[in-house]
Amino acid sequence: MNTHAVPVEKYHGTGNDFLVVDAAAESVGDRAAFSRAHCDRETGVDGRDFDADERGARSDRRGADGVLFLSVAERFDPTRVVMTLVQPDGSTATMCGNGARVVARWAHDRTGDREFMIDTQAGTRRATVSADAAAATIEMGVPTFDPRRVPVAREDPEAGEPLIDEPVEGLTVTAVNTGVPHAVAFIDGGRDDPDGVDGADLDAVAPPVRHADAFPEGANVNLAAVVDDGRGGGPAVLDQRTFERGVEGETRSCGTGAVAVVAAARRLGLIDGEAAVSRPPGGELEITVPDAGHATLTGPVAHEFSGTLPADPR
Ligand SMILES: N[C@@H](CCC[C@H](N)C(=O)O)C(=O)O
Repeated sequence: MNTHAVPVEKYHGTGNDFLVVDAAAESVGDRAAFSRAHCDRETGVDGRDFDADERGARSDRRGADGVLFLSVAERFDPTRVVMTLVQPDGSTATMCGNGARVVARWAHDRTGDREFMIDTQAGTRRATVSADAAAATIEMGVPTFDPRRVPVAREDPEAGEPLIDEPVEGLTVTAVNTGVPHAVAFIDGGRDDPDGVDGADLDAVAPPVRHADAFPEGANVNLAAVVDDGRGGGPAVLDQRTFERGVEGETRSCGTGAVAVVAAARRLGLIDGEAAVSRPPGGELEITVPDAGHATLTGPVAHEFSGTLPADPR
């Protein structure tokens, strides 16, 4: 058995929490097993075993929403970071919006730089860290409703048509890819409404959509409500909850999901303007989805603790 101990750091972005491993310095033979063991919410890494430092506040939650394996290449300007997210079920995600924001903060803590290029499997994305390092912004690419790229399985006569506001396994959803596939369902009532987003039984309604035949690669499932449509002048405000593929449960925040909700709301004409605020359970995110060009995602990022974990957790 490999008894090697791996240095890790824990960060979160609006409650979407990740262990970070410096992949250039550390080797973890079985990344899927490492992630499955240490991210487990019942038996995984326990923040109370580690001390927080001056950079942030320790969380008492066990486990994590994934492990970010990162390699920094400082010879580039801006510094590049290669990011691989291994999820609690052992799968690898092509993109993670909150994860990429955490990557920017982690790279800032190591280099002092405030601008980075992050190589993800969905493409290279520019990220910036605020002057006080408490927030990070990531360019998120261009959301697509193209059924070949979500992907969505369609049969004639809908073949080739985007899936917009259609019934799938009990929810009325819009399918969009923001680096990973998302199904977005709008319902009435925000988080202050017991019959709204917070009152919904996400763990019951999301899995049939997440595994629906319409989504051959699966989908993250978002329930969202328009709280302010932005027609009064300020940015639109949307409450949302996300059931994530790979976590196979609800997370406190999902960055690609927040962009997906805003892109879908714009496509359906539910909100005005390209800027919106998303309010997942873990905090607030600022999103822009312009008519052309990259969407952006901005929000808080925080360090939780540093420590070591067994490379082979068996
Ligand atoms: N939490 C992430 C999304 C991670 C990927 C997702 N679970 C998938 O497998 O598609 C985010 O902040 O975007």
